[in-house]
Amino acid sequence: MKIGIVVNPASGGYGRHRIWPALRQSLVAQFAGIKFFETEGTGDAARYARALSDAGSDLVVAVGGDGTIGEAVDGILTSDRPETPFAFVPGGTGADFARNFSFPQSPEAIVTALVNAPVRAVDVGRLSCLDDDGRAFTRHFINIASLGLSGPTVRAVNKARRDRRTPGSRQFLYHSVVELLRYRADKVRVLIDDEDVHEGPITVVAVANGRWFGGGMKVAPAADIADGLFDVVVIRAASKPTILRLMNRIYSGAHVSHPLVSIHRGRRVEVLPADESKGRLALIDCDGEGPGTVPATFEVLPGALRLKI
Ligand SMILES: Nc1ncnc2c1ncn2[C@@H]1O[C@H](COP(=O)(O)OP(=O)(O)OP(=O)(O)O)[C@@H](O)[C@H]1O
Repeated sequence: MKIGIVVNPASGGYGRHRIWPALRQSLVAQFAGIKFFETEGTGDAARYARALSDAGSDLVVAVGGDGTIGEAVDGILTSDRPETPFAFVPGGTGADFARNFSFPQSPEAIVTALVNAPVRAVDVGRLSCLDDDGRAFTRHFINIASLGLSGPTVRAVNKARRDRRTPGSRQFLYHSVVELLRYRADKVRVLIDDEDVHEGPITVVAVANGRWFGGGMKVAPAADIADGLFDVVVIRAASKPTILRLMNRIYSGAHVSHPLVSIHRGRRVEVLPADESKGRLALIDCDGEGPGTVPATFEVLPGALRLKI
């Protein structure tokens, strides 16, 4: 079996750094000829995963956070062999996609689970938006792409992670609150399968394949990664104290019944700047990375990824 492992040595999980040497040893013992590739920056996980897939790997495994996992998925799906099976070992700051599954703790158990796991088809999202220089940009995402308050928040979290300022999962909560205090509600028009569902100021619009984002916020509690549909969560704008209280409810999923929240299902989501946005373009979060701004489309690719988990 030809296996390639793509590792982000900088992903946030302190736990992963503790278990990584033992995990690497267990992987080497289990899979003869296994190859490891360490990322050095943005885009490397996609490039390595694409090259491994093109080279005929039987399995590509990402070790890292949501950004690394999402990039690796993008690499496989843009390769000549998008059917290449994919697995991952979570190691990020937020590790939100991993929350959709249960993972064993010990390196040996992780490797045993990897060997025995079935391969199943899961949905993937494809984001098309503008990058920060206004050029067309496309990327696949496996978990959640969103915009509004989450856009500046992921940028702040990623900057803090690069500067190694605040430790671990509290980064998301801290930066969500700081960015909320600065946030001027983005004004957008949201269409789902060509139907207008919202026009006006928002706190967040989340286009969800998985259920969690923001380091443990269960924003789309009923999302299913294999139903062929996005769950689209629209949280309208309100006063900052109201949003702070609502934010607290998102961790448990209790926000769904709040009058500011509406949840929709669909295959294609289009988000445009609203007429009154005055040229301010909402920032996008895509699997915990900040690739650009609206206007954006989000398309679901039903069953596009063969996930071994
Ligand atoms: N060797 C490296 N040094 C610094 N940054 C890196 C390196 N390799 C990849 N990166 C950056 O790491 C980011 C992805 O991090 P990843 O998502 O895996 O971890 P995380 O941010 O800690 O986790 P999560 O997204 O789950 O919160 C990418 O933006 C990429 O540019």
